[in-house]
Amino acid sequence: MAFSFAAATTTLTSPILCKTTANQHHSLEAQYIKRAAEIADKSSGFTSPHPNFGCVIAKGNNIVGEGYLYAQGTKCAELQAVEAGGELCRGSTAYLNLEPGDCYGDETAISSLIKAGVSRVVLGIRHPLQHLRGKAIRSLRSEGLQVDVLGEELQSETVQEALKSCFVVNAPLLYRAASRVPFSVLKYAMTLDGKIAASSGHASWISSRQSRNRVFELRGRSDAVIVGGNTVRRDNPRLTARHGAGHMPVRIVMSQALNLPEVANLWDVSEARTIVATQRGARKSFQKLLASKGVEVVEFDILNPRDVMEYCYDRGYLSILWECGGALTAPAIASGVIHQIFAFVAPKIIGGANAPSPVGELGMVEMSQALNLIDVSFEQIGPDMLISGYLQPIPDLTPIIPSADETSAIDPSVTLYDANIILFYKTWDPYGAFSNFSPHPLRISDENGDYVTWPTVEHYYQAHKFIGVDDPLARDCVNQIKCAKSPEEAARVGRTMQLQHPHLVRLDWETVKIDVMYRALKCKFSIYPHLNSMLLSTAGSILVEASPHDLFWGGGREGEGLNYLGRLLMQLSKRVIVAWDKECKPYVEGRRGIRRLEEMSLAMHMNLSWHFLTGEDDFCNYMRDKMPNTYPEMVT
Ligand SMILES: NC(=O)C1=CN([C@@H]2O[C@H](COP(=O)(O)OP(=O)(O)OC[C@H]3O[C@@H](n4cnc5c(N)ncnc54)[C@H](OP(=O)(O)O)[C@@H]3O)[C@@H](O)[C@H]2O)C=CC1
Ligand SMILES: Nc1c(N[C@@H]2O[C@H](COP(=O)(O)O)[C@@H](O)[C@H]2O)[nH]c(=O)[nH]c1=O
Repeated sequence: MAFSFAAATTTLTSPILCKTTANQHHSLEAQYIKRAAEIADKSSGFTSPHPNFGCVIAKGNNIVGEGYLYAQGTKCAELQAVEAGGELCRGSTAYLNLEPGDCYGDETAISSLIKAGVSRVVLGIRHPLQHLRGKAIRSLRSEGLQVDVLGEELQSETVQEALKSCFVVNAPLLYRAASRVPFSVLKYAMTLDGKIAASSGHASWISSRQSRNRVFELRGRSDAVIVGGNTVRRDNPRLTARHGAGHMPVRIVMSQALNLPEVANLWDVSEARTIVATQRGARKSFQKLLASKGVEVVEFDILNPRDVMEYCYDRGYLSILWECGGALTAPAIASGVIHQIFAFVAPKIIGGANAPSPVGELGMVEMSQALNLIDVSFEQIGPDMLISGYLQPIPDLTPIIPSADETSAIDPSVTLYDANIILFYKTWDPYGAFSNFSPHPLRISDENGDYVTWPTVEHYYQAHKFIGVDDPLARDCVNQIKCAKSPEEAARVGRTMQLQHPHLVRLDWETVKIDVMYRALKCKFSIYPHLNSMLLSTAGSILVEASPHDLFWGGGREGEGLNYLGRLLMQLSKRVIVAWDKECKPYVEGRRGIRRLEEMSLAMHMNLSWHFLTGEDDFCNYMRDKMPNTYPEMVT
C-alpha cells in the first residue's frame, strides 16, 4: 500500500527529479533524511524527551512509508514505516535520522527493515551513546544491506544541511552523551531596554500571549524547568506546560536558604511534580513541610548549577529549561551548563537603574570577552522578537568517542560497566529492556481468567492500583491507563489519580503492589525468550534500577533506595541476595551498597541481623511482612 504525502510527495515525484544526476540524487536523499528528522521531532512536547527517531522508506522518487517514535516504550519508527509500506518496501531504501538504538537483546528496528526486504539504509548520524554506536550499522551490513552514513559514505553541501537537521533534532542526546549533563536551554523575556522585571520586581507580563504560548511548548519539550528561590517568592509561578499536550516537566526550585513561602503554586503537585534542590541541612522543618505536601527535597553539599545538572543527568533527564532570573543564570552560564538561549524581546521600555537584567555578574570587563552565540535565528512572534542561538556548538561525537566494541579492542582492560552491578533505567540504556517502560506488550489473565493485553508492564502496574474498586471513576481510570499511548502517559495518569483521588486506590494496594509487579515481570520475561536470556546473562551481577528518586522500586541516589524492581528481576532469575539491617534497610544493592556487600563479614560483628532468601514465595512473603509501611509517602 503506497503512502500519500501531500506536499512532500508532490515535490519528490516531480518529473525533473526522475532524471537524477549524482547531485540531484544527493539532494533527493538529503530531502528524505530531512523528512525523517522532521517527523522524528513530532513527538517533542507530547511525551518526555527521548531520542528522536524518524524513518522514511522510499523507492525511487516515491515515499512508500514513514513512522516516528512517539515515546519511550512505543513501537519503533522503522516498524511503523515498514507496516505502512507493506510489500512496496521490497528493494527500497530506508532513511533514518539516527542509527537505531534497540534495547539490548531486542532488535525490532533492524529486524523489521530486514524482514520487509529493504535493501539499503541511509543514516543521518551514528548513535551518540557509546554502547549503541555502530552496532546497528554492523548488524545491517552483516545481513547484506548497504548502509550509507551522511558525512561518511555520502558527502556534499546538501548532505551537510540534512546532517544539521539530524544534529538539531537530537541535540539533547548529543550534549548528554558528550558532556554528561542534560541539554540546557536558558529562556527569558526582556524589554527593549534589557530588563526582565521592573525595579519593584514585578514582571507579569513582559512578553505577549503568543510568546508565552511558545514558552509552554518549550516547557513541554523539557524534562524539567528550573527557577531560583527569589522567582518563587516574587512571582509564585506555576511553570506548567499549558499548550494542550500531555507531557508536563518536573519543576525544580534551587534555593540555598530555603526561605520560601509555606503556600505556593509549586507546592501543588497534582499538576506536575516539584523538586526543591537545597543546601545540605537547610531548614529541616521546612523540608518536612514540603515533603508532607509531596514535594521532593534533594540536598546538595554545595548548591550550584553544575551539581544540580549532574543530578538531573543521573535522573535520566535529556533536556532542561532554565526560567530563572539573572542571579542564577550567571553562575549557570559561568559553569558551562547552558547550551542554548531563547530571548524573547518585547518592544517596551521600563527603565529603572535597579531593574534586573537577564544575566547577573559574569566578571567580564571588556567587550572582547562577550560570549558570541552560534547559529543565531530571529523570529517574530506577535509583537515580540525571539532571538535564539547556541552558546556551545552541538557536539559531533563520531570522530571523538569510539564505540564500546572499538574501546575494548583498543584496550581490553576497559569494561564499560562494573561487572558486579548492572544499572538500568531509561529504555535506551544498556539493559534498558529491564525498564518497565520497554516496548514489550503483555498478555495476561485478569481476575476473571480472561486474557487481556497491556502495552507495557507500566500500563499493567498503574492500572492495578484501581482494579476491583467499585466506582465508575476507578473503572474509567483503568480504561484510560490501558489505552494510554505510552508508558509515560500511563504512569502520569496512574500517579495523578492516586494523588488526587486516593479513595479510588484499592485498599490492599500497599500489600499487593509487589505481587502485581512480580506477576507482570514474570509474564514479560516468559513471553520474550530474548529478554529471558538477557536476564540470565546477568547472573553474578546485582541488578539495580538506577532511579535516584524512586526509593521504593529504584536504587536511590546513594544506594539508599530499596530497589525492589532490581530485586524482583533477580528473583525472577532465581538469584536473591538480600541482607537487612534491623530497620529492614537492604544492605546489598545500590552504588554504595556494593561496598557494603564487601563489608558484610564485618556487618556480622556489628549490631545487624541479615537474611538470605532463596525461594520465590519466601521472598514475596518476607517483603509483604516486613515492608508494607516503608516510605508510605512515596507514590510509586
Ligand atoms: N522576565 C523573565 O523572563 C523572568 C523574570 N524574573 C524576575 O526576576 C526576578 C528574580 O530574579 P533572580 O533573583 O535573579 O532570580 P532567581 O530567584 O530565579 O535566582 C536567584 C535565586 O536562586 C537561588 N540560588 C540557588 N543556588 C544559587 C547559586 N549557586 N547562585 C545564585 N543563586 C542561587 C537563590 O535562592 P534563595 O535566595 O532562596 O537561596 C537565589 O536567590 C523577579 O523579579 C522575577 O519576576 C524571573 C525569571 C524570568
Ligand atoms: N515575566 C515573564 C516570564 N517569566 C517567567 O515565567 C514564570 C511564570 O510562569 P507561569 O506561572 O507558569 O505563567 C515566571 O516565574 C518566570 O520564570 N516569562 C515569559 O515568557 N514572559 C514574561 O513576561
